[in-house]
Amino acid sequence: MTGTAVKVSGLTKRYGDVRAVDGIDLDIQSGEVFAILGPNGAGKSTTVEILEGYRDRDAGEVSVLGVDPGRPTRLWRSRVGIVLQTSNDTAELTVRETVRHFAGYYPRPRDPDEVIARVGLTEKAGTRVRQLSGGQRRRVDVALGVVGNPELLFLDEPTTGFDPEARRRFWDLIRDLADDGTTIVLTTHYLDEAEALAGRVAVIAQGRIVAEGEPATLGGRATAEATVSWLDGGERKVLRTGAPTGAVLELTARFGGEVPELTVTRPSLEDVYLGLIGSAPPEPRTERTVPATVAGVR
Ligand SMILES: Nc1ncnc2c1ncn2[C@@H]1O[C@H](COP(=O)(O)OP(=O)(O)OP(=O)(O)O)[C@@H](O)[C@H]1O
Repeated sequence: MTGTAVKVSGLTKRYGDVRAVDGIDLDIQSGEVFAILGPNGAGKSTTVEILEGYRDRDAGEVSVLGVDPGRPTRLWRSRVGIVLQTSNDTAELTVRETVRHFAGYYPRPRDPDEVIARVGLTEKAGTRVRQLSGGQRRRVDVALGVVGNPELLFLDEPTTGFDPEARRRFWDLIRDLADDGTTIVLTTHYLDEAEALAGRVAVIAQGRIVAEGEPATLGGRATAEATVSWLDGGERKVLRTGAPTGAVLELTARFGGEVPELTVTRPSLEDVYLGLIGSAPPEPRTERTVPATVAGVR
């Protein structure tokens, strides 16, 4: 698939005096995995709910799969999959009954049992939803979002409450869906999740986009100063430099080979993110910072 899946310009939403969404522009291509990051209250859910057609807007142009979500059609709804933050309300049905029931709403659903397997709930397929754990219920939510075989899938904090294995399994599912050409828009508080899944991310703070780009290069991350750290006579040394390769070569020559406990790191996505939303990135956990050249600490 090619073309634009989501196009937003000047999107604005107020709740009384609160500008929840304050002039957002977005351009999401078909087949992209796009993550929306931001602190609590930044406006992520409001934005996504407007795109899903579940919340009206005050101003701005919005097109989702070529349709204004403010005037949703039944056919359009069947092309869009949604995993909301809140859990479903079919708690008395079993997992299999629930997924089959929802599959019945769509013209071209996926096989319910396959979907249940993909979210790792085969062993719980005959269990009532109300008897599931919180993380298992969340997996049912994900199953319901994908069972309609959507062209575009919205996931609002999809893995909250997942254990690490379930999260990895979910990531695999999202990658498979993306490989099939599904466009995916997800909000998340987990930066590792955004980094693992998304081709592009937008960081929202106070209703505005403060940065947008690939996770690897967001906020100048790829070209930011590197931190070179090593052990010297039992003491941890740290050097911040824009030329880490030269520093490592110098250290290698000095130690005559292997540099003890050498690490070279650039700012993590979390460091960049915290900087963007206005919190200082955490200082590296080191005992001492040394001047600008390796030679300077000889
Ligand atoms: N129904 C509502 N009525 C009034 N204010 C609201 C309503 N929904 C959201 N808000 C306010 O709008 C702002 C944006 O909220 P929103 O839920 O979009 O943020 P979010 O980025 O999704 O946050 P979180 O990460 O906590 O889910 C917040 O200040 C919130 O208090």
